[in-house]
Parts: sequence; C-alpha cells; structure tokens
Amino acid sequence: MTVTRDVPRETSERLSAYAALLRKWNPAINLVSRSTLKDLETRHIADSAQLFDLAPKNAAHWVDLGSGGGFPGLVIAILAADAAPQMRVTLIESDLRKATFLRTAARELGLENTNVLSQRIEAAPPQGADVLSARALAPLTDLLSFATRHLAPDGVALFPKGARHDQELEAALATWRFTVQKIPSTTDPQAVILQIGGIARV
Ligand SMILES: C[S@@+](CC[C@H](N)C(=O)[O-])C[C@H]1O[C@@H](n2cnc3c(N)ncnc32)[C@H](O)[C@@H]1O
Repeated sequence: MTVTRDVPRETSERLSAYAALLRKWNPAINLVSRSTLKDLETRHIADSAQLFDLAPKNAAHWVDLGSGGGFPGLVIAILAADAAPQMRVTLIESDLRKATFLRTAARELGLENTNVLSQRIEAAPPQGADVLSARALAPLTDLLSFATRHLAPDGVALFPKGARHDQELEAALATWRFTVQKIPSTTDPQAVILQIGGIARV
C-alpha cells in the first residue's frame, strides 16, 4: 500500500488489509461515499496518515472524534502499532453499525492499541487526550467545544479542513482563543490541517 511516508512492512500489510475490509463492508454500511472508494488509498488513507507526522511521537493517548469508517483514527492506530507502541487510540463513533465495523476491523487487524466508544462525543467520559483529531465532523467552533471536553490542557488538536478554513477560523475566533498553525495538506492543494492548542473561551 502506498502512503505519503515510508512505513514498516507490518504497517503496510495492515493498511492493505484495512482497505480490503472497508471495500467489503462499504456496500452494507456506506462507510465512505461510493464515488471515493476507488481512490481509497489517497483520498482517505494517505489523507489520514499525514496527521500522524504532526503529532508528538511520545503522545500516550490519541482520541479521534466521529471516526466513521476509521478516518483518521484507525489509520493512526495502524501507524502507531509499529511507530509509537506506547500510544493508545480511542475512536468515538455514535453510529452503532460503524462502531461495530471499527471494533471488528481493529480485532481482525490485531490492533491491541485501539478502543472504540459507541457514544456521543458530548456524552462520552472526558478523555484527557494528548492528541485530538476530527475529520469531516463539524464546523471548527463546534470542534473547539468538543476539544474542551476531551483534550488535555497541554494537548494538541489536529483538524483537517477544506478550502473554507479561513472563514471557519474567523468564525471561531468570535468565541474562542487558541494558537493555530495552518499546515498544507499533502493530498489536496486547497486543504490544510489546523494544528491547534491553548484553547479557551473568549
Ligand atoms: C461525515 S462522517 C466523517 C467520518 C470520518 N471522520 C471521515 O472523515 O471519513 C461523521 C461521523 O461522525 C459521527 N458523528 C456525528 N456526530 C457525532 C457525535 N455527536 N458523537 C459521535 N459521533 C458522531 C457520524 O456517525 C459519522 O460517522
């Protein structure tokens, strides 16, 4: 499997096995839109994998909100299994069928670092995450609210955002204070990853 970074053979094999599971389950659960399934490796897997390099390598707990079919959370868990063995990864996904897919995939891929919470983000116990991610979940203002529940005070949030990221930042600054770095996406020239810390209400 091709991702944007070099990975050990075990990681590459797990990513391929994950892609096969997604293709098998997708007709029944619609984990990714059918039009993007043919580009799974770039549109979803490589797009998710790039986040791993933006997080501190010694992070102990990564939490992914609204994981859906596992983007970016399950890709992060696969990369971490070999590259950051101390890291555990929690996926929060309220849709029971998707959560069942995530649990089944984690088990079949032999991922012992992964825990799936089939709960709403707003109801799940605060996670104290060192790294928090959320892709295609909600406007930045809402993501920052989720972050105050689940991110440790010195943790970092990684939110991939599309072409309208500047408008989302402007809207969020009306109610939130935070530090932000805009990192260009390696898979989409219009997209960025917002690397955010120090979140507090205005
Ligand atoms: C548009 S999908 C994106 C999935 C994945 N992150 C991706 O990039 O492909 C949003 C996902 O978040 C889940 N979700 C939405 N609101 C949620 C909430 N409040 N708590 C938990 N999961 C939620 C939905 O069930 C859905 O699977």
